Amino acid sequence: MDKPDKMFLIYYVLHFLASFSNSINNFISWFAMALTDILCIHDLEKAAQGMLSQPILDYFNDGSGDGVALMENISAFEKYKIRPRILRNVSNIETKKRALGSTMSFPLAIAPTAMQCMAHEEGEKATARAAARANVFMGVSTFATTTLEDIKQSGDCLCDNVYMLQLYIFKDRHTTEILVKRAESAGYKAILLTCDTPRLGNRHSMIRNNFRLPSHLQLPNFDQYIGKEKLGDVKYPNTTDDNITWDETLLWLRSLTKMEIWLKGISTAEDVELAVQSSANITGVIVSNHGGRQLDSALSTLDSLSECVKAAKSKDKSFQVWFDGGIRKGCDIFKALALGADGVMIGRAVLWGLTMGGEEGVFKALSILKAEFELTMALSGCRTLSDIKSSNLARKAEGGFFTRL
Ligand SMILES: Cc1cc2nc3c(=O)[nH]c(=O)nc-3n(C[C@H](O)[C@H](O)[C@H](O)COP(=O)(O)O)c2cc1C
Ligand SMILES: CC(C)CC(=O)C(=O)O
Repeated sequence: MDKPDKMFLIYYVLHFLASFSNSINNFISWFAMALTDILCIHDLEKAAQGMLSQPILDYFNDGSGDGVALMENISAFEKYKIRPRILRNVSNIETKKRALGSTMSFPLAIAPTAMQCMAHEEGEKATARAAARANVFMGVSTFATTTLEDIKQSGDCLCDNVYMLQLYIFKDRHTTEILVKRAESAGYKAILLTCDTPRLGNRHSMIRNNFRLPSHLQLPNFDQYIGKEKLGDVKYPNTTDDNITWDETLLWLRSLTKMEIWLKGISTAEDVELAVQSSANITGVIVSNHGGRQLDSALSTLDSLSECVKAAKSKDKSFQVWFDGGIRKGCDIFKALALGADGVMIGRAVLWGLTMGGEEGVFKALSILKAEFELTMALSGCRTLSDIKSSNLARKAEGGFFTRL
């Protein structure tokens, strides 16, 4: 058994002991995180593998179809290498970033992921506390296993932070309307309207495993409105609307709220142009293919990014272009910013941290990524975020050579 395997064995034993007593659970999580050698997101991923039942693990990790979009989201980062600049005084790296009227500690936010209580009993509440501690904005899924009010309150116990409600639009529009209004009165700052999921992608493992939300968990943001019997098995297509459009739906959504609306799941310049021009006052997009869980064989999100940035910024420099898909390292964040993203979001990295150690595990994931990002900036000669430019990158060209952008 090599050293990391031994560490993970110790962790599993501690976690097993913790399961007997909720009161010492948090302490043991903290202790175990300190004891085990978790140095990077891959360590967290590896550690999380042994801790979940196969259907839940597959639900978190898998993509749709053959998993090509999922794999290429990750491998696309290796098509770019960094061109470091030297002798530039990097003694005082500045990573803070403003968006939605607030400041975050670095240009990274938590992507909305459904049903986090399957990863850890504290679920979304633990994620919210870690996000608040790290001063990282949090996206909350419509399909959260905790109410959107309780999630925010859990983070607010520590400090103010920014929360964004990810929205799926239900066939019963009244249910959606209530959700949006609840988010606004709870103090959420934005709606992230997911646009890449008119139907659920073809997720083989969910079908093979007959995936169901465990019976002790709920989807409390909306089950009181549409009936729990329809939700226990997460029959996504039965409840959500596949007839959402640029004109009707966006204008309807705009009429409900003053919160900022960002569109999540965009990957072409054409759609970004429509978003910028929309009279629903859309202020941002998240270039995303849903972590490779929807259209398999879609372009990797890194390959979509440049055309989306160009389309947005040529019309409106302040229009926000965020990015998600495949971020596992600080240098991935650096590359996405160098290609013009205003910021990035992470999905699975948070779920692995949550599985491994609840709040401490998520905080660890965020801390690892921030430290790696800062180090990448320093070693690339970029003191501020605006120093990160496309000229810091070279792209793999034909013949395997790298040419500067
Ligand atoms: C388990 C899981 C659940 C997700 N649930 C949602 C969701 O409810 N709404 C949504 O818009 N995106 C959802 N996503 C997609 C993420 O918001 C994000 O786009 C994706 O995870 C980014 O890729 P990454 O996991 O490689 O970081 C989910 C992703 C995962 C892995
Ligand atoms: C319940 C699902 C629709 C949540 C989701 O977006 C996902 O699993 O990717």
